[in-house]
Amino acid sequence: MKIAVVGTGYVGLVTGTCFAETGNQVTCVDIDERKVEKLNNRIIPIYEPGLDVLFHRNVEEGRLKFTTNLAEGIKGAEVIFLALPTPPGEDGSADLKYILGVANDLGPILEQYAVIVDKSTVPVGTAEKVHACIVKSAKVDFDVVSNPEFLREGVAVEDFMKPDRVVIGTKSDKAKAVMNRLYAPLVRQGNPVIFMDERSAEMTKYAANAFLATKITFMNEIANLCEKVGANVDDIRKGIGTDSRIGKRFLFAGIGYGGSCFPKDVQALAKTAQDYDYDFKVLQSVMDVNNAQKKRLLPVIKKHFGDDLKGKTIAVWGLAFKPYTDDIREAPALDNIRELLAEGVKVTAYDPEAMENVRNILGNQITFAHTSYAALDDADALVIMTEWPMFRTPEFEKMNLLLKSKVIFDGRNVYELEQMREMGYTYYSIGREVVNS
Ligand SMILES: NC(=O)c1ccc[n+]([C@@H]2O[C@H](COP(=O)([O-])OP(=O)(O)OC[C@H]3O[C@@H](n4cnc5c(N)ncnc54)[C@H](O)[C@@H]3O)[C@@H](O)[C@H]2O)c1
Ligand SMILES: O=c1ccn([C@@H]2O[C@H](COP(=O)(O)OP(=O)(O)O[C@H]3O[C@H](CO)[C@@H](O)[C@H](O)[C@H]3O)[C@@H](O)[C@H]2O)c(=O)[nH]1
Repeated sequence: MKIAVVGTGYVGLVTGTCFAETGNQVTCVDIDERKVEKLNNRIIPIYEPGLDVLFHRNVEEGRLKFTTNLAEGIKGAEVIFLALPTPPGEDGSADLKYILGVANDLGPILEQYAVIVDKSTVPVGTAEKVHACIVKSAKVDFDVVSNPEFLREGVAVEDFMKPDRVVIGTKSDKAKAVMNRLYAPLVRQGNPVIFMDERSAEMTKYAANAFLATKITFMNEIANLCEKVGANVDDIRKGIGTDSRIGKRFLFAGIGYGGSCFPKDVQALAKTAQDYDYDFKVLQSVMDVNNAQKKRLLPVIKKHFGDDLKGKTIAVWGLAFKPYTDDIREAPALDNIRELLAEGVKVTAYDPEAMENVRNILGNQITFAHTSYAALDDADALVIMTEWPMFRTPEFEKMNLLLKSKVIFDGRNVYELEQMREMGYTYYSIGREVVNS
């Protein structure tokens, strides 16, 4: 099948590459000329494990192409995915200018029946708006379908190729048949495709993200309470996660959720509720708690060192919003580093993938270390912001020699308390007792 993907960001690139891998002829369209030039030179602009092999194979075998020209990109495509940004507008609602802008452009250039697919995360009613934009100038028949994407960064290829489910919102039998054909290779592997109407599909995406953000936030509150009552949140997690009604995943307490999706999608769903005059109380609490959670470390650091942190050096391990990505959108590390800098702290940071992206934002306000150990040199303490596997099993003897004092503030609970106690570290984590305080 010939398909087009408009928007070659995270989702667009993974969607295009994976559908090329399942045998389709894919053209990805992006307005960013530098990005398209890079892609045409076989440079992948994001770090995503496993994407490179598929990308190179499909480019080499001619199934995956890139262009800045929308009309050229969609020529002959049976399916046109819109994988465009939906950033928060000033009032918190998802800004549809990219989606509706492209929808307006599509009408006059459609030459044959096509299924236009909203892959982006868009509020209820967007499929109708996209339809209205295209129908104004379209000379041919078309359908607009909602097919939200549930992939996680860091495991995006696996999530796409073996999804827990594929949600497709359409009332058109013709569109349903096309989408069934496109997803057939994934369905054959036993993954369910769930059909529903457009509005329900749009809502499903927000419900999933808001539910997961709520699950994490609930555990963060349990963790905060654990610290007060003298309980261990890791034990609570194991104790409740084994209940199959609760499930083991997304129960890890930490320094707050970040990324390009949860913060903006929870906010957008809250705005939708407000627009429909519904007071969605849980969502407001989730946002409030998460904002407070991101700010939890500074008071702990001040309690340890005293209010005046001027002149202290703090090493930060982990900048990405989670491991296996170079994405720093809404990363708790950035908020915490800015707070430390405002206190006059010297920050030396290390992340295996995200340093270049942070350098583009913070420039020389912080020092970027070449290795995780170099970041520790003469530091008064170590702060852990992202649970990259390499931080879980470091050479502690080496760390002991480099750190000025054996103090760790761990926003991701990567070490066992006993291990820290034995090694003589003063260890602060989330929802667990303080060791050697
Ligand atoms: N990142 C994720 O993990 C993820 C997962 C599921 C869903 N989503 C949703 O998917 C959508 C896209 O997210 P993303 O992270 O891929 O965004 P992104 O910002 O990484 O990429 C968007 C791309 O669209 C391009 N673009 C903007 N205007 C364009 C136009 N007029 N024509 C062609 N290209 C244009 C940009 O240049 C950019 O390359 C969002 O709605 C997001 O919420 C994201
Ligand atoms: O137990 C947990 C799990 C996650 N997180 C944090 O939650 C955030 C989001 O993590 P994750 O969901 O793994 O990353 P994303 O790539 O943002 O994926 C989410 O957002 C995507 C965009 O909408 C959806 O497609 C995915 O299904 C959804 O999981 C990160 O800051 C994590 O550190 C926790 O604090 N504790």
